[in-house]
Parts: sequence; structure tokens; C-alpha cells
Amino acid sequence: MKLFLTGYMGSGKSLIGKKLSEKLKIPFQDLDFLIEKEAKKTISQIFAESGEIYFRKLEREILKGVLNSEADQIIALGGGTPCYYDNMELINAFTNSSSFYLKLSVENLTRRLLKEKDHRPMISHLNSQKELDEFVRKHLFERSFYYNQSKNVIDCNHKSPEEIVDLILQKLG
Ligand SMILES: Nc1ncnc2c1ncn2[C@@H]1O[C@H](COP(=O)(O)OP(=O)(O)OP(=O)(O)O)[C@@H](O)[C@H]1O
Ligand SMILES: O=C(O)C1=C[C@@H](O)[C@@H](O)[C@H](O)C1
Ligand SMILES: [Mg+2]
Repeated sequence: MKLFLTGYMGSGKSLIGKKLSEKLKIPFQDLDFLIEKEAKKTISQIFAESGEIYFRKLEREILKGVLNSEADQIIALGGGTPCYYDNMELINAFTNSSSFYLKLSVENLTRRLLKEKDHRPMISHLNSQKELDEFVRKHLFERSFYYNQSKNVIDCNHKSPEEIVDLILQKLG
């Protein structure tokens, strides 16, 4: 059994994944953490030293490694993972699995991201709320096509982490 969490940067994949893991007693993996462990560098360092194309290739290799393991896992994907190569097809083709898109409005995402954008290289150069808002609006529009291929969509607006975990548990039945 593998449960994949998808969604934009700041949507709560890492936080919700950890909480869901505690509830279900299924080990948690964060793809971003696995990438950093493999590269022995932070994601910001990988982007700065090797560029985004290299990062996306590495991200795909680490995803394939996760998909090749038989272990039960809850996996927080990177914000961009579903949007490159045929990653989302690979994710959805995995048997005995489900995927959850943690959906948030642009307004709620930017409010969160403004406070913690520095370790997120895709947005670290955006300095004002207005710049961030413009970027996220367009980027989320482009990416929604991929996120919406998740098997479940969870509306995370104005919900506590506990409420979101409960919604996921309800979907799992
Ligand atoms: N439901 C929620 N209510 C309030 N704050 C939340 C909620 N979910 C997540 N957060 C907070 O929002 C921030 C972003 O969450 P998190 O790091 O889990 O996002 P992410 O989807 O893993 O982002 P990334 O794709 O960049 O890794 C964190 O500070 C987290 O504590
Ligand atoms: O949305 C994205 O493209 C990213 C999200 C993060 O999870 C990291 O995977 C990285 O910062 C890129
Ligand atoms: Mg995360």
C-alpha cells in the first residue's frame, strides 16, 4: 500500500504526510528529503550548482526507486514531481496505491509561502506578496492539470491538519 500526496509548494504534503503516517502507522517518506540524502546537498544547493533540469532527472530517479520498493509507505511528493516526464502516470499505475491532491487557493498558498520561501528555489527570488501572487497564480494554473490526475482531491482551505487527515481517512474508507 502506497499513498502519494501531491500539491503545490506549501500545500502541506510534508506536514499532512507525517500526521497521516502517525495515524495509520505506515512509514513516511518525503521525496525532497530522499533527494537531499542521495545528493548530499540541499535542494537549493542542487538548483544553484546543477540547475533545474538536473534536479528533475534526479527527482525522477528517486521516484522510480520509491516505486520499485515493495514497502508500505506514505510519500510526500515534491511540488513539481507530478508535472515532469510521465511521473504522474507512473504514480497512478502503481497497484494498491492511492493519491491525494492537497488543494489550496492561490491566496492561502501565497500567505504561507511568503513566510517560508527561502528554501524553495522556484520562488525564493520573488520578493513581494504581489510578485509571489502573480507567479503562483500562473504556475498553479499550469500545474493543476497534473495535480488533478491524483485519484482524490482534498480541499484544504481553512482546515486544520487534523481535519485534512480525517478527510483522507474518510476517502480511504
Ligand atoms: N492545514 C494547515 N493549516 C495551517 N498550516 C499548515 C497546514 N498544512 C501545512 N501548514 C504549514 O504550511 C507550511 C507548508 O507546509 P509543508 O512544508 O508541509 O508543505 P509542502 O507541501 O510539503 O511544501 P513543499 O512542496 O515546498 O515541500 C508549513 O509551515 C506547515 O506547518
Ligand atoms: O514545486 C516545485 O517545483 C518544487 C517543490 C519542492 O517540493 C521541491 O521539490 C523543489 O523546491 C521544487
Ligand atoms: Mg514538503
